[in-house]
Amino acid sequence: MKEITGNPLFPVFLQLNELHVLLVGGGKVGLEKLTALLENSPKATVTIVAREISADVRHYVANYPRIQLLERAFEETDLNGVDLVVVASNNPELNLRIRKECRSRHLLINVADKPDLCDFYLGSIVKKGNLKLGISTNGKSPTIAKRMKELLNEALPEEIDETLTYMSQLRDLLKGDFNDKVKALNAHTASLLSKEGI
Ligand SMILES: C[C@@]1(CC(=O)O)C2=NC(=C\c3[nH]c(c(CCC(=O)O)c3CC(=O)O)Cc3[nH]c(c(CC(=O)O)c3CCC(=O)O)/C=C3\N/C(=C\2)[C@@H](CCC(=O)O)[C@]3(C)CC(=O)O)/[C@H]1CCC(=O)O
Ligand SMILES: NC(=O)c1ccc[n+]([C@@H]2O[C@H](COP(=O)([O-])OP(=O)(O)OC[C@H]3O[C@@H](n4cnc5c(N)ncnc54)[C@H](O)[C@@H]3O)[C@@H](O)[C@H]2O)c1
Repeated sequence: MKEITGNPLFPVFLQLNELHVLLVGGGKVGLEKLTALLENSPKATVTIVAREISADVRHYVANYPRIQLLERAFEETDLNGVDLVVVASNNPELNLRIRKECRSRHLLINVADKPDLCDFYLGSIVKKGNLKLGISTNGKSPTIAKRMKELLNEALPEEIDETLTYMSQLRDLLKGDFNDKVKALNAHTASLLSKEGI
């Protein structure tokens, strides 16, 4: 087997608007994870279970249509019918218990700030219209991930979204078979790598 060096995490972009997320914990970290989920996928269905749900969380979810708040202790049945689990509780035993139950159900789980308990990490996200870049440092430094996001946000021109829209229209207009289209699209974008850029 090839030796693994660098970052072995496999990046995917989830259709979260079509999925049901369970978030356990409604404090400061819970709000951070909730914000990350909903700023990317505002129509995601999220059930939040927490003994105490903070006023900030209540205030934040008021703008989102598909959020259910359950102010009580976590119950195993909360995992029924959900697709993805994010845990942001302040109870290490609870975190471990949910982690184990998710494994036995083959449900993917993120336990905030606890890499050993995560099947997936959240990343820093750069957004320019339809363009989205996910950044991971393999958990080495979320702070650097955040700084990289700021750097790329500055560096990428706003017009990149217009270019994407234009390319999408161009693809629909092109005639010929798949290979011809790929050739034409590549020829059209070759100049993007030149000094003049986009
Ligand atoms: C990217 C981002 C996404 C998000 O959360 O939405 C994210 N953390 C962010 C910020 C951030 N988190 C922390 C700080 C304080 C400074 C510091 O410690 O560095 C800051 C910086 C800040 O807030 O300024 C604390 C922290 N985080 C983790 C640990 C545990 C450890 O490192 O062992 C500790 C120490 C806890 C302690 O000491 O007790 C672990 C994880 N944090 C991850 C993601 C995953 C790895 C991502 C990657 O591969 O890079 C991973 C593994 C799991 C996960 O949580 O998913 C988000 C940036 C959002 C943005 O772009 O603005
Ligand atoms: N706040 C930070 O900046 C920070 C930084 C790094 C790590 N952490 C860690 O992240 C975790 C969460 O931090 P926080 O600041 O959001 O804590 P918090 O106390 O604000 O929130 C914890 C949430 O977990 C809920 N909870 C506890 N037991 C529960 C149960 N049995 N069922 C359902 N919900 C339950 C609480 O009701 C609350 O909503 C802690 O373990 C903390 O050590 C926090």
